[in-house]
Amino acid sequence: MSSSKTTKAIEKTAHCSSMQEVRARVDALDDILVPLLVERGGYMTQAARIKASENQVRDEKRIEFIVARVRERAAAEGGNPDVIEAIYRSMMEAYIAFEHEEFARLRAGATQT
Ligand SMILES: C=C(O[C@@H]1C=C(C(=O)O)C=C[C@H]1O)C(=O)O
Repeated sequence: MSSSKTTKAIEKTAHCSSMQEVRARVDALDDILVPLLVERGGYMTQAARIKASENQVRDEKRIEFIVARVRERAAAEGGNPDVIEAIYRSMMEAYIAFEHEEFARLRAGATQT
């Protein structure tokens, strides 16, 4: 059998012998995830600057597009699409709240980013 695809994310999960190891592995992944989430958040500031009106901050069509897309990505990596959808819906709500704050801040005379 020929192997065409690269390793799925689920196959990278290490077999652990203790909770100490589980937590060390989770902490190491959080050290990768948090900077990426901060970088993603920076695009909310960019969006807040570019959007012409505050009623454009929440975009339901875009939210549903992202949910469908990440569900497919999750399945392809051997993950649970329902878990990834829940994480993304919650994450996007937090980012939308942040984008509303940024929309106001950028129009209150603060330095533009
Ligand atoms: C960044 C945007 O603003 C909001 C934030 C989103 C996100 O966190 O990806 C998605 C949809 C928008 O409601 C956007 O419209 O793309």
